[in-house]
Amino acid sequence: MPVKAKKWILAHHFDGVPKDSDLELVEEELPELQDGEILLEAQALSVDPYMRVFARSALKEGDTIMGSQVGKVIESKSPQHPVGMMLVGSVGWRTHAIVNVNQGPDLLGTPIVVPATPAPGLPVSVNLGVLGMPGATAYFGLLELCQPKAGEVVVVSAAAGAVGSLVGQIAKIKGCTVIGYAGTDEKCKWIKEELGFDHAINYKTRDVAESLKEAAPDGVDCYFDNVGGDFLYTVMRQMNKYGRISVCGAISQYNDNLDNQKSGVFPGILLIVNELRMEGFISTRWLSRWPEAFKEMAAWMKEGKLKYRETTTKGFENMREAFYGMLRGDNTGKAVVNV
Ligand SMILES: NC(=O)C1=CN([C@@H]2O[C@H](COP(=O)(O)OP(=O)(O)OC[C@H]3O[C@@H](n4cnc5c(N)ncnc54)[C@H](OP(=O)(O)O)[C@@H]3O)[C@@H](O)[C@H]2O)C=CC1
Ligand SMILES: CCCCCC(=O)/C=C/[C@H]1[C@H](O)CC(=O)[C@@H]1CCCCCCC(=O)O
Repeated sequence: MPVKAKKWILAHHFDGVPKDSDLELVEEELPELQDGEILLEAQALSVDPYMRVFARSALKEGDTIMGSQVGKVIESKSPQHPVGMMLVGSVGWRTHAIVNVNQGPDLLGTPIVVPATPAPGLPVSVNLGVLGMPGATAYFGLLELCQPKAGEVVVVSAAAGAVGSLVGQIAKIKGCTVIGYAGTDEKCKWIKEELGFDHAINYKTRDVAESLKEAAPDGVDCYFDNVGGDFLYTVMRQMNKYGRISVCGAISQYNDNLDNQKSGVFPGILLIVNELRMEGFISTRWLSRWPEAFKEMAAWMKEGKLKYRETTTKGFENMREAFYGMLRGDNTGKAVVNV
């Protein structure tokens, strides 16, 4: 029986905040499998901030939206990928995908499919969050670039999100004082009371510079930046000598047209005077070491030192709403769509 797949395509390039007419749900009939191919059926799909940015450079109008999912093999012409196997696949916003397992890696050198990390008792969607790309981002982006030491002060923005909530907890495990900024009082309550952050500040109701002076009177040693823009400059002004800034994301700027970014004066003086180190990264830099991060984070979860949360949307037809919701801050922890 031919399989009818549903997929979301980019109908129009985004201009500002994504809107319904930019994304369209279409159906396609999939062909018969050839040798070396598998048919994946989506179980859980990820919506991530990078989709807003890279749609422009990586997709043409009419292309399927990029993205990862946990899929189950439901038909196979590859002996190494039996029916029932769970895989994490970069196959885009699709209910069903035919994958040639010998196909080369994606644009970033990431394999198209890899086996899901076994996580007994946990939903498969953890492969899209704490034991997936956001988990690796938090782990390596913090530990490799900020190199936090016990007793130091670590600040993280978008602190109740997929990456930020893990960054703060890892910094606590390393013995740091952690200050998290998030966009609602409920999110702040979660990261302070359940995740153990030392300070949780609602950046929508408090002035960032003033609240940071109060929470970190002796200055900031590490800043894990998920937000960019003015937020970054504000924290930079309160960094201590030899402070480290891990530039992970710039979500406050993703709805702007990056070709028309206003040029400001780069705050080089702050870097020079305080001898700061500031480095951007893409988490696939450490792709070969991701299993190391997942092993350690799974052990921390078992010991009760690391917690995660997911905000789930039910139904593939609601991918678009889940994506908008994540961009505007509706999610706590990782935003996923369960099929
Ligand atoms: N460099 C890399 O390899 C990677 C980078 N990233 C980056 O990390 C960041 C977090 O990603 P992820 O954890 O997946 O997403 P989140 O789960 O944190 O979701 C995005 C969050 O960003 C916050 N936000 C939205 N708009 C703004 C704004 N204007 N100012 C401040 N906060 C805002 C919202 O929370 P709130 O309610 O707090 O505003 C929202 O919930 C993103 O910038 C992303 O691009 C992610 C993965 C890999
Ligand atoms: C200015 C945008 C910063 C985006 C930061 C971010 O969220 C990065 C996420 C990457 C994650 O670590 C692994 C990925 O697959 C995400 C990036 C995908 C990049 C596609 C590049 C396409 C292109 O070459 O244009």
